[in-house]
Amino acid sequence: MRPYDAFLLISFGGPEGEDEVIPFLENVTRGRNIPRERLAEVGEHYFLFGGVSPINQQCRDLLAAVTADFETEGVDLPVYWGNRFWAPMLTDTLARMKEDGVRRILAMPTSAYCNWSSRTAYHEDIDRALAELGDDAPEVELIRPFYDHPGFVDPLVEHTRKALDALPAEQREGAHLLFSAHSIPTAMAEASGGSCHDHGPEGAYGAQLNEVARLVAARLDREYPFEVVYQSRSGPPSQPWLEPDVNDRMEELAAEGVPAVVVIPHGFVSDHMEVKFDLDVEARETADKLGIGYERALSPGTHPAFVSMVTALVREYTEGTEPARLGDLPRCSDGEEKCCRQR
Ligand SMILES: CC1=C(CCC(=O)O)c2cc3nc(cc4[nH]c(cc5[nH]c(cc1n2)c(C)c5CCC(=O)O)c(CCC(=O)O)c4C)C(CCC(=O)O)=C3C
Ligand SMILES: [Fe+2]
Repeated sequence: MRPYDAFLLISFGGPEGEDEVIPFLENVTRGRNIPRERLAEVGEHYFLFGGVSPINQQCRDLLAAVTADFETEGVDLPVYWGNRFWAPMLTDTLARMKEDGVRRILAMPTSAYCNWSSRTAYHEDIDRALAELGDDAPEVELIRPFYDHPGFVDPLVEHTRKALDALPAEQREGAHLLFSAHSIPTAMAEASGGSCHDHGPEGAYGAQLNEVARLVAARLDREYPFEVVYQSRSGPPSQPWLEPDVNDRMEELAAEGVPAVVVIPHGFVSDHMEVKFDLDVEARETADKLGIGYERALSPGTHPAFVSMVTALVREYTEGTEPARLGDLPRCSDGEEKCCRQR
């Protein structure tokens, strides 16, 4: 337990106008193995929405809610925000924090799970930015993965119930729940969570996604068939990524006579572009083509329980409060923060 003098939200970033789309995508894909066609295709997703990703506004909304909750709960920390790939850039925010005299930063990523993209990449970007600030750079601690926090799980339960209620009764009866997360290369999945214990074939990421799906499904009014699916695959076709794809799985389920699906984007914390396009446009189109019912549950967003979770996570670090955790995945012996740092 150590004193902190600021809270920092770290997110992905997204364009907020048509002229920002390509430069944003260039930032994201710098040095990555992503085919040009995939990039052009993803650019179109953004142009369909006027070049505006919802993610920055969602961060502003979350920060406003967190600031208010800190105030109510007596957490006396100024709140900052920096993105990995678009303004406000993490490097600029950290420079400003240093100028403001901030010494110890408690940072939260907008990712709940352990994998390179959701944890290690954040650590690497933080380290790179701090190196630029020289010897008297502030210190940054990254808040733990929070997939198992009730403040993450409970909003998903509530939003899944609402989505089920929105289906016609006769479709709801036979509905399947598809818990959807961002696909990653299988090699990245296998390495996720480090090697402090055996996480199973899809690493800590796969195990955590399965666990959250189980926790949410168990809290509904009755049992529904449920499974984890993946979305937003990129990379060359020759490289294996986590499967099944949400659209492929819907096709199989429709062929088996399943009348409807509820898709729950449990791999994400807000309804950003990967949700708005890949689920609300693409997967819905698949459902329409297949003639099956389709509802999409909201992600946690600014649900009051999720906002309270942020304050509770801060207290784990500032006051040593006992972490609230659901489920029974084994805990990493030297702290998930450290294990999840490994590639
Ligand atoms: C696990 C994961 C999350 C969830 C957790 C987290 O948040 O970390 C996530 C979130 C997001 N991903 C996002 C956007 C993109 N991700 C891409 C590419 C990739 N994502 C990957 C993984 C993840 N991504 C991976 C393995 C790649 C391949 C390249 C690489 O190995 O690094 C590309 C390049 C084009 C493409 O290939 O799709 C884009 C544009 C946005 C912003 C959305 C908006 O603008 O609203 C968000 C929140
Ligand atoms: Fe991504």
